[in-house]
Amino acid sequence: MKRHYVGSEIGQLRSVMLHRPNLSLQRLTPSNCQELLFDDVLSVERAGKEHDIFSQTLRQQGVEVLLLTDLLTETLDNREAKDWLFSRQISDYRLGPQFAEEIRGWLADLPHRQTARFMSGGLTYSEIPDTFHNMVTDTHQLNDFVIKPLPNHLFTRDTSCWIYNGVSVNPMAKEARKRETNNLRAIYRWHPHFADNEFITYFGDDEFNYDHATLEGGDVLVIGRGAVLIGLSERTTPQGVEFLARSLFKHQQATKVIALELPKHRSCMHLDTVMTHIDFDTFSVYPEVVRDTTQCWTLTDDGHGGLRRTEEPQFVRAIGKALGIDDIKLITTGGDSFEAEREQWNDANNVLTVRPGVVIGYERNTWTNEKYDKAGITVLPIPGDELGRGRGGARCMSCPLERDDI
Ligand SMILES: NC(=O)NCCC[C@H](N)C(=O)O
Repeated sequence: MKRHYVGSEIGQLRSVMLHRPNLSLQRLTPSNCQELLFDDVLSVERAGKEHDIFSQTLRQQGVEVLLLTDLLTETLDNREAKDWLFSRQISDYRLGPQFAEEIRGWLADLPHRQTARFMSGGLTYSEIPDTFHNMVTDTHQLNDFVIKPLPNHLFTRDTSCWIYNGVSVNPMAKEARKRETNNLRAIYRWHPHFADNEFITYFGDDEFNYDHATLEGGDVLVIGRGAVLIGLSERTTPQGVEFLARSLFKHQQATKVIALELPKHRSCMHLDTVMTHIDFDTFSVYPEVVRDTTQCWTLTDDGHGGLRRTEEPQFVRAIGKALGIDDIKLITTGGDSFEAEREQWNDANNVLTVRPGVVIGYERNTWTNEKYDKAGITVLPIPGDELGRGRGGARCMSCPLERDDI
């Protein structure tokens, strides 16, 4: 069995990366939560317990669960990795050369677990030694952040995504999430779990300003059989998709990328908030957004390093063609239009398939879960009253590292 390979959306899931949030959620307040892309503040303890149930549910299904803080802690054991990461996350240009050097030196001597917690949970001026004095410290309050927290690490799906034999480490669209990518780049480059294996890095691992070429994993569905379905959303641009598609074709990992146009709204910020693949021939969709008339293109290799683009009259037909299935079934969000809108907002469509026809989803979405049940899809329910306030469900909160083909 290959160590890191994601062959589909629905084949047996074998290994995932999750992030159990703690410190970063403690930093969320009513005055900063919107900027940090959360709709509310959370009960940290309850969110942690809900997350533990999610991990437990996965383990009970035979899925290996790796936690981002553990991986980051172990990555920091490598001196080169630590220097590289510090120079990106705590740069001279962010804090000024003197203060940045002092902070890097101080963090370097802390136990690595503590440093890893600060790298995702953020660091305030009240938490650094009061012997640091300079113009930067003089002009900040104790509760200001030296390192801003990254509470959206909770949504490991987005920052990096494994597609067949490789990974894209994604240039994120929103300022609040851009620094997440560096943590993942360090893990994939230096953590022995990854560094000792061979895999392709498709996109995002260079020191470029990716500018408008942004891409987030919530938009990327590895539907299998050499095809990848990607949403052009609030976060993922056609420019980002072009780069990823070229790289997939160059490395002969995919033969087709199907791109779907989405509205640019927070409620459907990624494709997986409105559409997921749950069984061989079955997708869950929110029909207010994913409709018959949704614009859709198939991209293929033009044979010269570029892309051939074919407009598709109907996205369902394009997917069916890619998978070799005549009759694709769509299960729509449950209830009347009020209930469906409320359940989509609470991630009823954002379920994580653990094997064909078996998904993990929030128990609160009773209307949609009933429809899954009637269609023969088994829902393994998890609580999400707190976690859901970050606007993401089980699919968003998981980054598959190993999954079977279909
Ligand atoms: N794939 C997803 O839809 N992820 C959810 C991300 C939620 C996070 N608060 C964000 O706005 O980026």
